[in-house]
Amino acid sequence: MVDLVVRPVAEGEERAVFGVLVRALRGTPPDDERWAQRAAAFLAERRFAAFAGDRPVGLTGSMPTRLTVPGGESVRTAAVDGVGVLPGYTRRGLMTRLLTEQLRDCARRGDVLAALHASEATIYGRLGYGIATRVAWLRVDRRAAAPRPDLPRAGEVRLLDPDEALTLPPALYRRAGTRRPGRIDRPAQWWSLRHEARVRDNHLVAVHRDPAGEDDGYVLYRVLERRSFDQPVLGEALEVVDLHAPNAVAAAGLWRYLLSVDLVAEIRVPGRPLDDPLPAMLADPRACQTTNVFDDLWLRLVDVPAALAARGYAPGVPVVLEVTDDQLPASTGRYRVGPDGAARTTDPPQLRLDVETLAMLYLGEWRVSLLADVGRIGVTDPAAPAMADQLFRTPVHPWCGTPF
Ligand SMILES: CC(=O)SCCNC(=O)CCNC(=O)[C@H](O)C(C)(C)COP(=O)(O)OP(=O)(O)OC[C@H]1O[C@@H](n2cnc3c(N)ncnc32)[C@H](O)[C@@H]1OP(=O)(O)O
Repeated sequence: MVDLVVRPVAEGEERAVFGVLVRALRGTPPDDERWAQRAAAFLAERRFAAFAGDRPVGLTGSMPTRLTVPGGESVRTAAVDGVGVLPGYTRRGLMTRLLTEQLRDCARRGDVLAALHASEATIYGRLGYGIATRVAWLRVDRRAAAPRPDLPRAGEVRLLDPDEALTLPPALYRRAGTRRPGRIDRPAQWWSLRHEARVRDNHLVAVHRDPAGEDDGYVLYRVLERRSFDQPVLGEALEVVDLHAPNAVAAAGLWRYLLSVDLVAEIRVPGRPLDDPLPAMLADPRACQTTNVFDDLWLRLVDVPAALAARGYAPGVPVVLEVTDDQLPASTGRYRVGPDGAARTTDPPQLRLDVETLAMLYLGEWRVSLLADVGRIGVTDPAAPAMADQLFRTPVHPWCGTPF
């Protein structure tokens, strides 16, 4: 049997390894025209592939970005995408080898975190990734949903023409700010690959302008035809694909606009933060149903001391965590975490956890005491879970809001 080798992707191999990814995701490798559109955003750098002889059979990659952590700092993060192993080569440890190699590479490059969106929830925990954010999928009965009379009203919303729809949102996304932990910077290649494709595919963009005349929030959406011969009065569905607003007034303006779109019976809103304000904006909150809650961003602390030191902590009593990391053992150790920051210590541990569980706590999504109750955290000081709950809590739910 031919040896399976894992190594960095070399220049000139991009198209062949892209074909592996497409095949692993049940697609068809690109023809010349489609590859010409994709090539500029699919670079060899930061990609690792598995080869059977000279044939690529597995792949992983990442793009460099920064992710906002509690307290408002942002840290170097590898946004991992494009993980796939060809049918016929799966369950032989190739993904494990690829992702381990990738993690070591991230550590060498100085990435503090790695992050990904998982196709299945059973794959990445063993590599130290933990569910760091969850999202809600909302469905609005548009005809039953009216804004409350006290919902703020200031400024105006306008629909953009296609040229503006391409050019305005990147700056508005940046301006929407870093209030939420989990937000990432969107590189230029993200906008060219994702946003431009959507605008060219009949997605619309509406922008909120504040009373001083400054554009602030935007929404990108599309309208889906649902009517048929059998159900001619069903009404269309409007899908909210990307909505970012820097404040409640801009968000209220965008929602007033969406609720006013005629001929629409249902508004589908996938992937919102768990504390999305929409239900609280409505006179009848039941007009907005949460249809699903999913894991969203999976986080991997690549450099545990740097990650713990980068985030802020709420006022409280410091605790000592003992963290274990099987893939990157340099991170294994004890850390004293408190309102003044985090640093290594030799003090006895009060809580013991692995790096996957630490990732679940890191952005504030899960409570320490809950994860201790279900056996994911070892407790040597019974007072410590409540103390750590206090330190790790965040004023808002974390949310990424960017598919990659
Ligand atoms: C970030 C992203 O890109 S998400 C997209 C991920 N890609 C896909 O879903 C495409 C389709 N799937 C695939 O390409 C492959 O099945 C992969 C990449 C998910 C897994 O690749 P493999 O090389 O088979 O993984 P590997 O052999 O290293 O498996 C390691 C362990 O994870 C388990 N595992 C791997 N994939 C899965 C899965 N989908 N469901 C459950 N367990 C899984 C294996 O059973 C194995 O467990 P074991 O060590 O106890 O035997």
